[in-house]
Amino acid sequence: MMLRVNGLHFSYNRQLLLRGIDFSLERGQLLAILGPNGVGKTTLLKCINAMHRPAKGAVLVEERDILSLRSAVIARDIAYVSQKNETSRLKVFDAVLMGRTPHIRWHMKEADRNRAETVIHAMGLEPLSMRYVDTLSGGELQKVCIARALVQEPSLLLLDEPTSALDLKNQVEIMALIRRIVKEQRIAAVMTMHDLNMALRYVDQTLFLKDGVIHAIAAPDEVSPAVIEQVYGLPVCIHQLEGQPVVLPRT
Ligand SMILES: Nc1ncnc2c1ncn2[C@@H]1O[C@H](COP(=O)(O)OP(=O)(O)OP(=O)(O)O)[C@@H](O)[C@H]1O
Repeated sequence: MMLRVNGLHFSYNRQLLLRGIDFSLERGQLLAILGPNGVGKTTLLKCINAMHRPAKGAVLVEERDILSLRSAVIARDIAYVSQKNETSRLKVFDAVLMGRTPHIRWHMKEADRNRAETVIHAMGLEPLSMRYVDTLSGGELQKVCIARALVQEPSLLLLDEPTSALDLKNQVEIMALIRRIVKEQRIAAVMTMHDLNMALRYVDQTLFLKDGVIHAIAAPDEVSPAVIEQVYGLPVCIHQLEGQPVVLPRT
């Protein structure tokens, strides 16, 4: 198993936020963490990335406790794209190329540059590649941060609301690209999301958090309106449109 979360409890200042979180994820699978604002989605992602230490339980990556891994191994094997994207006085190409840093021993190789060029091309970032990162729009910056994570070629990709700043075309293209990379390179991806329709369309598993626990884990075609209603406290219906589930609020 690529990722296993075992009985994870997490507290901020002794206030229990997450309780008994148990799930696992295989290579080649995408999982969306869903649930209302403030429920603990980002916190769970940070526990998986060893940025937070659970009060109880463990996160295992390929059966090794994440807290026992050297930071160089975590930096190479896990990519984390945060919700708050940091900017810097770097050109886009160099910022994306920095994703290769954990793989470089002495000096950059041609293969590292090629990898950056391939991802920049796949994400349509060429027109921006010589721009400074600190001059980009929110959506452009979000794409650059995702590009850097993909250039890293991690075995576990963690993304905090990866499409929150993207327009509809970019949302569709980036989710399709992430899905393609997960499948082709047999990596695993966990992403927090708010857009249920995007989640149902692109991920393999949905994990709904409510009141500190997992309320449901289901494949997209098994998600019922009742689950969404219970988690978000809003009546919804799910329609099939052109073979895709579409969630609509019933208000
Ligand atoms: N460093 C911290 N110290 C104390 N409380 C925190 C800290 N970080 C987050 N919290 C609180 O923990 C709860 C969960 O936060 P988290 O960011 O994980 O939620 P989320 O589900 O990702 O929310 P959103 O959908 O709004 O992004 C929130 O109530 C938040 O205010």
